[in-house]
This record gives sequence, structure tokens and C-alpha cells, in this order.
Amino acid sequence: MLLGKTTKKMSVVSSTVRGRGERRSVLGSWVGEESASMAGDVAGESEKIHVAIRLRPLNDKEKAKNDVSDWECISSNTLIFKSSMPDRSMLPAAFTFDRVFGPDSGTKQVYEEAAKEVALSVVTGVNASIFAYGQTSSGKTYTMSGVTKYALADIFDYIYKNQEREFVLKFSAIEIYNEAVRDLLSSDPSPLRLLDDPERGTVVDKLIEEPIEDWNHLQELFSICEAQRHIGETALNEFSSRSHQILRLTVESCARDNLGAENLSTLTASLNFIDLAGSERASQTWSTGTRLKEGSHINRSLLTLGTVIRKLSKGRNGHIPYRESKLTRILQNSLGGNAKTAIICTMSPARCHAEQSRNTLGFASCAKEVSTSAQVNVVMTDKALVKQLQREISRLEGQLERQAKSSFGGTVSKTNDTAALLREKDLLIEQMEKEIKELTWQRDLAQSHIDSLLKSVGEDRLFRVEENSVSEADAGLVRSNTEREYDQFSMPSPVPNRQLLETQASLEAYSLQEEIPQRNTSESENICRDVPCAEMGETPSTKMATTADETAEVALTTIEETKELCDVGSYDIHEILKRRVQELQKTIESLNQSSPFSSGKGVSLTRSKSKKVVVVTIPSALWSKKEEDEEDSEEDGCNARDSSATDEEIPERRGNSKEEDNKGLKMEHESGMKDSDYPESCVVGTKEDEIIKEIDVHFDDTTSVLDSVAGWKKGKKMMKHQKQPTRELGVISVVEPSRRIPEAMPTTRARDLVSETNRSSNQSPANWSQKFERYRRKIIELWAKCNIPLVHRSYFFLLFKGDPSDNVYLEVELRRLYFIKDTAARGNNPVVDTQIATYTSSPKLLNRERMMLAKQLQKKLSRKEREEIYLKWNIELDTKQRALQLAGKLWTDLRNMRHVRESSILVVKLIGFVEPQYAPKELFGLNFLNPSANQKGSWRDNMSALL
Ligand SMILES: Nc1ncnc2c1ncn2[C@@H]1O[C@H](COP(=O)(O)OP(=O)(O)OP(=O)(O)O)[C@@H](O)[C@H]1O
Repeated sequence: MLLGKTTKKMSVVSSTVRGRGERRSVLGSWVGEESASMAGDVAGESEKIHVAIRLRPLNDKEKAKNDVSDWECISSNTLIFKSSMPDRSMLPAAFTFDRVFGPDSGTKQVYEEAAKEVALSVVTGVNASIFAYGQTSSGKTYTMSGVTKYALADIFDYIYKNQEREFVLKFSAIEIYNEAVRDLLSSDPSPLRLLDDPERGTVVDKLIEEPIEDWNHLQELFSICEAQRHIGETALNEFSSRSHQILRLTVESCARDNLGAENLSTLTASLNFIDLAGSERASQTWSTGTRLKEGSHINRSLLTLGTVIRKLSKGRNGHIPYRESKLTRILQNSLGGNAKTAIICTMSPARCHAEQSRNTLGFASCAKEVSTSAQVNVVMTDKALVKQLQREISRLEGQLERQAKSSFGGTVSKTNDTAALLREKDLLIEQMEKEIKELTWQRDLAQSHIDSLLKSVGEDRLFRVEENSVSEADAGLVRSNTEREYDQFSMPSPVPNRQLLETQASLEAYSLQEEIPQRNTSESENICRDVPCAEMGETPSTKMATTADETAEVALTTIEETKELCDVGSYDIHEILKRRVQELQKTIESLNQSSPFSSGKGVSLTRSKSKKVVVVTIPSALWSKKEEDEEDSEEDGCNARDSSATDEEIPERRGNSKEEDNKGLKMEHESGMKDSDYPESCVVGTKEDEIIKEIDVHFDDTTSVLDSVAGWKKGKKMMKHQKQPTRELGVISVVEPSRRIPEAMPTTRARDLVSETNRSSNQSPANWSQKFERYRRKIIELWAKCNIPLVHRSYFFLLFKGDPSDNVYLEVELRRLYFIKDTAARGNNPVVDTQIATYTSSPKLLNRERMMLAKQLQKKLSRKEREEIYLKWNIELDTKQRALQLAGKLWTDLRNMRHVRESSILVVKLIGFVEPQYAPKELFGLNFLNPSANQKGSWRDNMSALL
């Protein structure tokens, strides 16, 4: 009845489970060692092998020989040797095992008390093995056949009683005969191979694993195995088993209510019934021929088994020779692995087998010391695994939450203090990160300001000094090519703002990505950075920059250290962080003090240790003294000019001829030197004629800005050039006209100039408007020719809309562009060699700028906004690299003012650091309208105002 119900249930189970095909299966192979990966979620606990001894009764042959029984079970677990023979005195008097069974114990009892628990663990997903070990004819087969049947009956009964789970049973059987593995369910006697599966261990290849349909089916299979097993007659046993037999029942089960759910997991385990061949002595069995050979193999494999057990009983140190026999190889998991194991050692009580019995007891004694670690084997579907892991995570999270609650709640405790410290630490880290940003920003700001001021007040006071040939006093006042190049291709930004710097950084990053030649990279750097590179003495600017760098570094280090401290959970972190903050504050203060405007210190010009030409910038604060020093050495060739010139002389110069005006664009007008006073290579003229023509000289009735400036500068003796042996020095002198309008020019004159210009414009607004348009178109044209950055163009275009006061800016921009164009055109002139190189490389810079804009487009605008812009700019939405296409279209149709305006608006939107209407005109390097901005000490205020 049980089997009938079970049969029906298992059929259903079988089809149901297999139909999913999601779980691992051992079908088609016989696994000698369950894979560790099959191990489920219940970690195995170490458990000793269960060892029982069974004494059989004296058999007829033994009785016939009047043999006596020397063994007696004095308790359920103690066996004594009761022989009084002298040679037995060395044996222990008593042996204790988990269970001992005397001759009167039936197999049922043996099973119940020595094997049942182990056997039934298979239905709970735990592997199990039941051995019968003993000498030949001791009753192993007799015991195991009974134990197997009882166990299977109990398993079937369990299945019947546990309807909530569905089971699949599979059966396989092998024998190891003369070290050959044979499938007992197959009629093919060919030996099977053992395979080493990295995941599942030793596997018998091509072994039949028969799904059990019902009890009768199982009985049939048993019958097949019995018929197939090698049996032979020996002197001791008429039906002696000549092979080791291993019957395996695999039980898989899953909960019925999980079948339709995600949480589908299957328990799977195997129960091995191992009936070993008996150890035998040839002298006793009188084996010869085949039997002798069989006995030899049997003994050898049993010897290996004994060795393995003995080694295992002493711990798992050293090599365990599992692989020395197929028996131990296959049973490796049962011998100390993932399985519960019970060994029933059978003994003959006869005195004639005392020695063999003693060996059996020795084996049993070792076996009981061997531990296994059985686990519940759960095979899960991926879904079930995920589900389970999620549950585990939830559980752990809950646990953490509970711990956190218990930690923060309640009375004041050390844990509470730690939490408060951690919170405080987080705040400090946050604060320091802000400070780092602020310091970095201040550093960039200060450095940029220094750049602009140095460029304006000391624009022409740049030295090139060659250490070996020129003394400091003899050093000529020449401008740095680097500076000029910077002027041309970098957006002049005497009053930078944060976003502008970020944009510059972005462009520099692009340059780095593009592997710009080093020279170009350095070109984009400012003058101050040239100084330390040239190994000159420390200047305020370099000092400040260094200080700021160090500050940022200190701050970063602080953050890192803080994080480390957090990691180690230091309780001193609070104090350390406070100290760090104080240090940072001090550094900020020193940074402020190190400003040349607050310290009042100037450049200390020292000789370069390098033999290379170097460039030095000198703030105007120190310039007077330097000038005085240099006046003493005028005899060197370059005469100081017009040192006594005054503003009053300017009108005379205005009245000079056109030729002289042209010269005014040359360095002579600034420095007071004539062309003839310069080395040929030092003179860089501009095509004033062209300029006059093209801009429709509008200073017919008013003072030319440049002339005025040149005159003032001359009168003010702002610059002196000393004649130098140019060929020896290889230095050049190039002065850019736009540079001749310094911020440091007398502010009254600047205001006058603007007033003058404004007056002129105000007198004829229509005329000014036309001029503005002409200027602007010319500027746009020159921007393109000179490859001026689009950002500069855009801001300039949007900023100067025709206000009369814009006149000055347009004028200067125009002059600057002509100068760039003119100097670039002198391709064979070594004086401008660097500039030409820069000029030719400027299209690359423009390309990089377009790439940057394309990137900004993707970064700043939403997909929808981008698509609208693409459509507006006639870029197909299904084309590739639309952003680059768009960037490539910017500032291309230069005669179309609408295009130019839209390009400008888009560029500004993408850069987005200052709204054009709020952008200061000082952004373009001039400040005629707010002289106070140039006052020393006010630079920080100016910066702040611009931000
Ligand atoms: N406990 C027992 N009670 C009664 N008879 C037993 C008992 N144990 C074994 N026998 C009998 O002893 C004989 C030998 O037993 P069995 O074949 O099981 O020994 P074995 O250890 O398997 O020997 P082998 O190693 O040679 O196969 C059998 O005839 C069996 O019926």
C-alpha cells in the first residue's frame, strides 16, 4: 500500500521536477564524491563515523571444529576478549564502540541502532554511507542485505509520510572486482572509467542511474545486482563475495508548494550501501588461481582502506592515499567528507579467527576516530538562489539596523561617543573639502591676477637673461615670446572668474588628451609659470603659486589622512582634524599675505643657474629701481630714450608724419628707440598703412589711442631697451601694440582718452555706428585669420554692441589682431619664429576648442535641447557626431551677422561662466573706466566683484 501510493506520487514528482531542467543532475553519471559546490545552505558539522560491531553466531563449520567463542558483548557498546590464552594477554581487555551487537542481535536491531539514523539522513539532503567491514564469512553480506532493505523500506515510508514534499529516487550499483569498476545494472561487463570532475569529484563514467518507479522496481534492481555480483566459493564461505559492492540510492526532493514559486530548491543526497569483500588469508581460504587473485586484490584494496582510515583517524595532516585504490577513490567522500557514515564491523566469534577479528577491531577503532562533515545539499535554481541571497541580505540589514538602534539608543555609551565623533568627522571632512576648493580657486585667481598685472604693468619689462654672457644689469628688456603667444591664443583674462578658469582647464585637458607638443602646452601657460621653469629666483608670484599648491596638497593629504584615520577608527581624529583645519587657515592667511599687493615685495631677480635663456617678469613696484640701475649702463648701446618726455610732448607727436605714425606702432614709440637702434631682428613693425586703410582711420579729428598711449609711455619712460649682442644672446624683442595700453597707464589719461573717444562718438552717433560696424566686421574677419578662440570672439561680440565707450576696446582688439596677423606673416623672420609656429598651430587649438564645445554641448544641454539646436542648425538627427558637426559650424559664416550672433550665444551658453551682459569689459584686458580697480590691494575686491 505504501509503495503503491509512493509509486504514483514519485512518477508525478519525477516528471514535474525534471521538466524544469533547471537544477543540477547526476543523471547519467555516478558520482563518487559529491561536489562541494553542491553543498547547500546548512554548513556541515564535524561528526565522527558511527562504528558498530556485530558478532555473528558460530557457524556450523566452526562448531564442527569445536571452536569456541572468545568474544563477549558485555554491554551495548563494549566488547571483551575473554580468551585466557597467554598470547592474547597483549590485547586490550575491552573494546568500546558506538554499538556492539552479540550473536543474538538480529539484523533489524542492528539496522535500527547502528544504521537507521544515518540512512534516513538521505531524505533530508544529507549524504550517507553504511559500510560492512570484516573478514570473509563474518556476515557482511548477511548484515548489509538486511540493512539495505530496512533502510529502503524506511525511506519509502518517510516519503509516504511526507506528502508535502515530492521525491525522486534513483538507483545505481557498481562492484569493484579485481580493481575494475563494473556497472551491476548493466549486462556489459566492461569496466567503467573513473573520471575526476573538478566540481563533483570522482565520477564513474557511463554508469546507469535508474529512476525507481516503485518498491517492486527496486527489488528487481536488487535482484539484478545480486545476480551480477561476483560470488565465489572459498573454504570459509560457500557464497563468498569476491568484489566490493556499492549500491547507491539518490534521493532528490523539493517542497510541493515551491514548485510554482520562484523559491525552487531541491534537496539532493545519496545513500551508499557498501558491502566490502572480506579480508582473507589464503591459508585459511585455501584460495588458488582465480580466488587467490581475487583475494589479493581484495586485501590490497582493504589495506588501502585501512591506511586511509588510520590516517584520517590521526587527523587530516599529510597525504591521504585515496587514489591508491578505486574503492577509496570512489568512497572518498564517505570517508571523512560530505557524508554521514556508519560502519558495521562484522566478526566471527571463533577463536580460530581471533587474529582477523583483532584486525577488524583495529580497523574499527581507527574508524571511530574519523570525522566527517555532512552538509545538507541544496540545489537551487538561479532564481531561487537570488531570492535566497536577497532574503539573506534583508536579514543582515535588519540585524545591522537593530544593532545600530541598540548602539545609538539608551544611555550615553562609548558607542554613542564614537557615533558623535564620526558625525563630527564627516562635517570636518566636508568643511575641508570646501576649503580645498576655495584655496584652489584662490590660488588660480591670484595667479591669474598676477599674470594680468604683470602683463600690464610690466608688459615690456621682460628679461631674457643668458647667464654666461650677460649680467643682470646688462640684460635687455625684451618681451617673452611665450607671453606674446599666450596673449594671442589665450583669452586675456586679467580678471578671471571661476568658470573661466574651469574652461581654461578644460581646454588644457583637451590639449593633454590630444598630446599637444610640450611647447604648445607651455605656451598656454602664463608668465608666472615661466619664471620657476627658468630657474629664476623666487618671485612673489611663484612663491604664492607654490604656497597655494602646497596648501592644496596639504589639504588633500589631510583628507587622505582623515580617511585613513576613519578607517582605523581613531578616537584622536577630532583633535587631528582640528589641527589640520587650523593649519589650513594659517596657510590661507599666508597665501593672502604672499600676494605681491599685500606684501609689497617684488621680484628678486637672481641669475639663472641654467645656461638657457630665461624670462623674468618684474612687477611695476620694483620697476623704478630697476630702471635706475639700468640707466647707469646706457653706454652698452641701447640708449635710454626720452626719459624726460612728458605728457605735454604728446601733441607734437600727434602731429608727426604718417611715417612717424607707422613707427609709432613699432617698438620705438614705446621705448623711445629708433629702428636703427635695434638689432635688425629686434624690430617688429606692423603695417600701419594697411591698418589705416582698413579701419578707415577714425582719429582724423581726435587722438589716436595708440599714438596717445605710445606718447604717454614714452613720456613716462616706461621701458628701456639696451642694445645687446643679439646674435650672441639669441634673444629677441617683440612688443605687441595692444600691450602698449597698460592698465598701469595714468588713470587720468585713460579717463581722458575714453572721454575723448566718447566725445567723438557722441558728436556724430551715426558716424560712430557705421564705424562700429566696420570695426566689428574687420575684427571678425581678423579673428578668423588669426584663429582666435571662439570663446573670446563670442564674448567680445556679445559684450561690445556699439556703445560709444566700446570704441577703445574695439580699437585695441583691432590693433592686436593686426599685430598678430602681421607678425605671423613674417614667416622667415626669426624674431617671430615662435609666434609663427604658434600661429600655424592655432587651427589645432581651434579644433580642440570645437571639440570642447561639442563635449560641453552634450554635457550642458538636455537631449531635447540638443535636438532642437541640431534642427535649427540644419543637422540631421540621424547622423553621427552631431555635436561635433554643430561645433564645426560655429563661427563659419562670418559675413552673416545673424550666424555670428547665434554662434556667440551658443558658445557662451555652452561655456556659461558669465552672462554676457554681466561680463566685465576688463575681461578683455583693459580697464579704462574703473581706475580704482588697478589700485594695489584692491585686487581681491575686484575678483569678488567679478564673481
Ligand atoms: N548474524 C548472523 N546470523 C546468522 N547467520 C549469519 C550471520 N552472519 C552471517 N551469517 C551466515 O554466515 C554465512 C556467511 O555470511 P556472509 O556471506 O554474509 O559473510 P561475508 O562476510 O559476506 O563473507 P564474504 O566476505 O566472503 O562475502 C552466511 O551463510 C550467513 O547466512
